[in-house]
Amino acid sequence: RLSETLAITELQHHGRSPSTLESVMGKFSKRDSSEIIQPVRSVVPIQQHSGFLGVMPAYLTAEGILCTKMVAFYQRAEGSSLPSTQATVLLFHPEHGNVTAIMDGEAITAKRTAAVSAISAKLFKPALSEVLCILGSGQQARSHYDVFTKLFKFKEVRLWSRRKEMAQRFVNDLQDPVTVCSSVKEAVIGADVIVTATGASQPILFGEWVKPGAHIAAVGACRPDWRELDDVLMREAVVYVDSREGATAESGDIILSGAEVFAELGEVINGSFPAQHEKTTVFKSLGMGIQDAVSAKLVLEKWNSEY
Ligand SMILES: NC(=O)C1=CN([C@@H]2O[C@H](COP(=O)(O)OP(=O)(O)OC[C@H]3O[C@@H](n4cnc5c(N)ncnc54)[C@H](O)[C@@H]3O)[C@@H](O)[C@H]2O)C=CC1
Ligand SMILES: O=C([O-])C1=[NH+]CCC1
Repeated sequence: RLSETLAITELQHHGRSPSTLESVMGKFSKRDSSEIIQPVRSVVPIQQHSGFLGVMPAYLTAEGILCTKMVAFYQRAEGSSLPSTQATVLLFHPEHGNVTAIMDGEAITAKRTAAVSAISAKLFKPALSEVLCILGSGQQARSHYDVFTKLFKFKEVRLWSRRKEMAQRFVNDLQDPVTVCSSVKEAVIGADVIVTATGASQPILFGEWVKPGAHIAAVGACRPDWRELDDVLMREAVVYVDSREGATAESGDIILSGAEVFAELGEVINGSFPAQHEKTTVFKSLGMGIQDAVSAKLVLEKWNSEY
């Protein structure tokens, strides 16, 4: 519950000094192992139950953060009320190795992923971005809606979900108007910013529908044989990732399309690669242990200051 109080502004200082997440992703992209150690996630498939258990350790020396997240992610049958992403975060004392905190990781996962996508949108979205489209209506769709509408001004927000009633339920809880669309095509035509946050394992977003210059923050399809985006989109867009090692090991959209990775988000933050916001851009997010680590540290600091 405490992690739910983690304000997104603590993760994402829009337009001001770099946020904690931006700084740490910039540092990661320098590949200095005396500063950050974060191996690619270890994933154990749980084949008979269509699930995966991922372990995501990270050590940030200057910040004094030693952390691991354990995340279980499942492909749920349509209509299942079970969460598809469940996580626990452990913080350790870097000097002594003892556990200093055990946290629920669901809210951290939802918020840090959306905050990182928002950093990608800040860097890559077209200068005039009026239409936001979100594909999916689960936890990530919700956190992305919250952050994107808080940080950016859109004239129109559209939502598509494979079950229309779930999209309708999502929209019913909101203050501001959101258009529920009946098809992905209807939702994405003319959109400037598109978030894909689904459990799809086959492409649902096709390049022929995407407005030239649009930015896509692609959050789902985190297995080497899963897709959300088709080959046309992957090959025509400038592709950014959170981590090159993670993307080339885990992203079906990248591996199966043969698309070239242009840069990591951290490399753009560091200024070593440009943000090509005038072109169609894809930010392929897989999720990183360092993102959980700095978010968990913020939660712990808040806890220590309040209790
Ligand atoms: N990049 C990252 O850091 C992270 C990625 N994820 C991934 O993001 C995706 C969404 O995660 P959550 O929001 O936690 O899940 P959720 O279960 O809360 O929501 C999933 C949404 O996808 C839809 N969906 C499921 N299968 C589909 C299909 N075959 N075609 C179209 N829509 C489908 C569901 O109806 C629902 O709207 C998952 O793939 C998950 O593994 C989750 C956490 C972090
Ligand atoms: O980073 C993360 O926590 C996850 N990425 C894919 C599923 C969970």
